[in-house]
Amino acid sequence: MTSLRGGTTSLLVEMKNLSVSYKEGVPSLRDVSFSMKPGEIIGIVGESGSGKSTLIRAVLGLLPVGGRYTGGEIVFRERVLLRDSQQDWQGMRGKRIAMVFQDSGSYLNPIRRIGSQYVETIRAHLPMSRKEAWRLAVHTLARMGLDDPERVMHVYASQLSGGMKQRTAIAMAATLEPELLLADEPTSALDVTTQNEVMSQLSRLCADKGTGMMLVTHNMAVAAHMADRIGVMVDGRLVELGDTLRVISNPTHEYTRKLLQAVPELEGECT
Ligand SMILES: Nc1ncnc2c1ncn2[C@@H]1O[C@H](COP(=O)(O)OP(=O)(O)OP(=O)(O)O)[C@@H](O)[C@H]1O
Repeated sequence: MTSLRGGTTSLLVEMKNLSVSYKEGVPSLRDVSFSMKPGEIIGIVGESGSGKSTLIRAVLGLLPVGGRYTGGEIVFRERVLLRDSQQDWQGMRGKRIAMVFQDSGSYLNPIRRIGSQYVETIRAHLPMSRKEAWRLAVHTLARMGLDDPERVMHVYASQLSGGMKQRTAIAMAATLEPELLLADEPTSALDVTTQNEVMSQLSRLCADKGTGMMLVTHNMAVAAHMADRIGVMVDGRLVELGDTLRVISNPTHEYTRKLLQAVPELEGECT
C-alpha cells in the first residue's frame, strides 16, 4: 500500500456538497463532500451506476451530455472552479488536472506517429526543445513498462497492442506532472497480469512526480492496493470514506462489507 505523499498542508481538491443531475429531480451525485491532499491517492469504488464516473468528470468540468451541476462547490488549490468561467477551467485541463479512462489508448491520433503527437503535447504545456521533450517522453514510456520506447515513438498507434496504447496514453497524461490525475477504470480493458503491472507503474509515476490521483475502479482489491484512502459510493452518495486499512479492516457501511466479502484475498481482513 502506498503512503501519503506531498509536503504541503494546503488541500489539492475540496468538494463541498456537490450535486449533479442528468434528469430534473433525479440526482446522480447527492451532496458529495470530501477533500484530498496533494499527492494523495483516493480510490473510489461502488456498484455500476452509483456515480463514480460522474464524480470525477465533475472535477474536470466535463460532465457527460445532459449532466448539470445542481449544487455545491469544487475547489482546486483554493480556487473555486464552479464559479470560474469554462475558459479558466480549460487552462487547468491537461497540465494541472489530467484524465485517463478505460480506452484512452484508442484516442491516440491514428495518422501521426506516437513521437510526433507526444512531443507536441509536451511542448504545448512545458517550455522544452523538441529534443528535450523527446527524451522526457522516452523516459516516461520506459517508466510505464514499455520495453522499447524509442521504437514506440517511431510507430503509429495501429502498430501497438491495446495494452501498449493504453500505457502510452497513461504515460502522456502523467508526463505533464499534473497535480491531479483523474483515472476512470484505466486498466479494466487489459488482462489481469497487465492490469497489475500498469497500476504499479502508474502508482510509481505518481509518486515520482507528486501527482495526486482520484482512481475510479469497480475492483476493491485494486483500490486497496493503490489508494491511501477509499471512498465508497452508493446511489450517488459517498457513504464511506476512510484510510484504506481502516476501510478494509473495519468497514462502517453495509455495502462496503458486501464489496469486501466479494474479494477473496481481502475477506479475512474484514471484521
Ligand atoms: N449521459 C448521461 N445521461 C443520463 N444519465 C446518465 C448519463 N451518464 C450517467 N447517467 C446516470 O447517472 C448515474 C451515475 O452514472 P455513472 O456513470 O456516474 O456511474 P458509475 O458508478 O460510474 O457507473 P459504471 O461503473 O457503470 O461506469 C446512473 O444512474 C446513470 O444512468
